[in-house]
Amino acid sequence: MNWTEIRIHTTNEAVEPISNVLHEKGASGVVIEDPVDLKKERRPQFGEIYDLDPNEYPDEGVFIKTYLPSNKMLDEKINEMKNAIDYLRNFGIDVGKNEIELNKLKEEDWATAWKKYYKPVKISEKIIILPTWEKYKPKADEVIIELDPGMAFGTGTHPTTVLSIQAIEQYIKKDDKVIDVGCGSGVLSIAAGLLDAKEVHAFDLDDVAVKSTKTNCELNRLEDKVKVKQNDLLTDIDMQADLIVSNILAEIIVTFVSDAWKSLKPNGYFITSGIIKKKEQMVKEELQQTGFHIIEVNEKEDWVAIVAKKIEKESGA
Ligand SMILES: C[S@@+](CC[C@H](N)C(=O)[O-])C[C@H]1O[C@@H](n2cnc3c(N)ncnc32)[C@H](O)[C@@H]1O
Repeated sequence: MNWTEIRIHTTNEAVEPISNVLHEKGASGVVIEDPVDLKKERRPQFGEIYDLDPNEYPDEGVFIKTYLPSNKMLDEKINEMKNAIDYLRNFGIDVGKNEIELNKLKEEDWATAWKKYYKPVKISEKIIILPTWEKYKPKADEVIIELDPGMAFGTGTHPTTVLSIQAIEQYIKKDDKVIDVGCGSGVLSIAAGLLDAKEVHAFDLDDVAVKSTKTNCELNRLEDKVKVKQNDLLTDIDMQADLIVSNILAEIIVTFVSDAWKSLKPNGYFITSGIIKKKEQMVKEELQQTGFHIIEVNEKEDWVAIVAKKIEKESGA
């Protein structure tokens, strides 16, 4: 089968919402070409050195690429994608030029185009993300997450995911009960499971994400620990967790802060990520109004992750 590469020129802010749109419209994964990657220091011990061609990167903004089969549905799908991306402007998301370029690929070029981007990457003190086709011998204390990034949102290396995993690693305690809202590929649930959570509940609205999380949990031998369910945020979820993590857009986070409060045990942590810098204040205010204490705010590129704690007032105090 031949494939068409769809390249969208957009902004950093729009990477996540557009990735979600592409995913909803049937793309099996996305590649992000951000010029920041050209300047990044690479660490040879993790096999991260690979050839990045500056000609493939925009001078400003970001390219998002995805691949679709070249068949009679293609034009219709591309139109749907373009309209859905334009529609994001109604939510105040700057999608930039939203210019779409097409490039026809043969099957064999497609397979290489896809895999050349994914190498083992160390993303926190302990966690290494390893694409399923790569080999890597972990050192003592290193924890490996195996991921097939072709299957659902995320390769695990997007700044918002990295910030989430770093915060999980810092705040999780052995035998914690964890909830992951918007699990995508399941990478955060897997991180929590491998970092010794007792049980993890992973929710996503998208059934492809639910399937993908299940598959990736099996790949990491965590199917008994991670329970995956299709669910709208925390609607009708009746449980109390030690830690809730959610890597979703700021606009969505603010809609379920009070549900997160209800679903946390006293002294539990709520880790929110997927927040573009200019929306940090909006999320912080909602967290504080609900009663959360902001413990830490971490930044990577244009993104922030907030760690908040449920510290309940002593009764009678
Ligand atoms: C940015 S991705 C994060 C994926 C993964 N947790 C990570 O960190 O790489 C956000 C995920 O939230 C899911 N999502 C969006 N709206 C949702 C909702 N209302 N309820 C549950 N999941 C939702 C999307 O389907 C997507 O998989």
